Amino acid sequence: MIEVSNLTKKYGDHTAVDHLSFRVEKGQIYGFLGPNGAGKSTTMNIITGYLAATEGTVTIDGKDIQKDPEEAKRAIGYLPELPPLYVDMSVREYLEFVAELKKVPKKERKQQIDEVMEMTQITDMQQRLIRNLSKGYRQRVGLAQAILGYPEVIILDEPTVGLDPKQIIEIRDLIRRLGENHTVILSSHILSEVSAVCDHIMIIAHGKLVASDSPENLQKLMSGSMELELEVKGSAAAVKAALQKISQIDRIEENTEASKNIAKLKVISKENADIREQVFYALAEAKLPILEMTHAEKSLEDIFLELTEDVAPTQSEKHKLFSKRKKPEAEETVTTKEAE
Ligand SMILES: Nc1ncnc2c1ncn2[C@@H]1O[C@H](COP(=O)(O)OP(=O)(O)OP(=O)(O)O)[C@@H](O)[C@H]1O
Repeated sequence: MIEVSNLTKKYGDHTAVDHLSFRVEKGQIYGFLGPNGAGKSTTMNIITGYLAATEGTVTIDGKDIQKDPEEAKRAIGYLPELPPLYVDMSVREYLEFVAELKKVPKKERKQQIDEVMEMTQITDMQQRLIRNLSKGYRQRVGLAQAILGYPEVIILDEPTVGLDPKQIIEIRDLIRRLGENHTVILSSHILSEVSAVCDHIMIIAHGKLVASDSPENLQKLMSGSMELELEVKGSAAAVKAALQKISQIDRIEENTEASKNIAKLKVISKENADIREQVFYALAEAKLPILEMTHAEKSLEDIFLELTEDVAPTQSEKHKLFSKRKKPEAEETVTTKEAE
């Protein structure tokens, strides 16, 4: 559907996008996630033909966005970070203008405009001048213009910036609904936003793709070893002795705040080993009752921070990140050149 290949954008000496390669397949919601300045807007602007790349290509359904912009752009609806609204037009006038630009057939225009206004809940505002609309409503008008013409791909750059929590929930619901019939690419620096709606997350840092997978797989693949917090009735020494025979334990850390008769320990397994059952049986056999056992999972937030640390990853660090990951799943649709 969309093939981004070796994309590079330089602003003078500064490389904003650095040899980025990925593929977007039909009918999924993709999250493009990265901290401020990571290169998200630049990438979106190149994909949508607003900006020329320094190097590399973008094709949409096989059509090159630079060489065949009219055809390629027809497949895309774009909501830039700052929607280009004409504030002296009313909402309906503006959408009529956009429908004309997008060459929506004349006899379908009225119905389509009514439909997208309904979807974005701006029907009541249709006669209002855009300059008199609140930020939330302007954002919806921006969304309505992106959806108009029902392009196959809808690209939204930070669609919920500046909205209040209620509006954010409404826009999220709308994005989910759009995902039923369109391919959606959504850029954001807010992880919860992306993980709430996206089937697939691409994490970008310093213009490079550092991870690309489903939210579940990212969590699974990056979590590596398992950490168990244990509270056991008995002495720490006895608990450690009982756990000694479990070969898949990497190390045990003792919590010194524990009382004399209750041991509190952190047990860390070797890579990808689930040791919960073995811990249970070993301690039961030693007659050391487990009072509490919790499995501390790495959150997506931790993973995001780990991947986008404020230092550009060196080649070897990047290799380490990828080597933590298992082979890509068969259904994985996005790949990076480096990851291959
Ligand atoms: N027109 C420009 N001229 C010079 N540098 C630019 C220009 N546009 C962007 N940059 C720089 O390129 C880098 C990437 O910017 P970009 O806007 O693509 O990041 P972003 O991930 O979208 O960030 P944000 O979430 O803050 O919008 C930043 O360091 C930015 O300062």
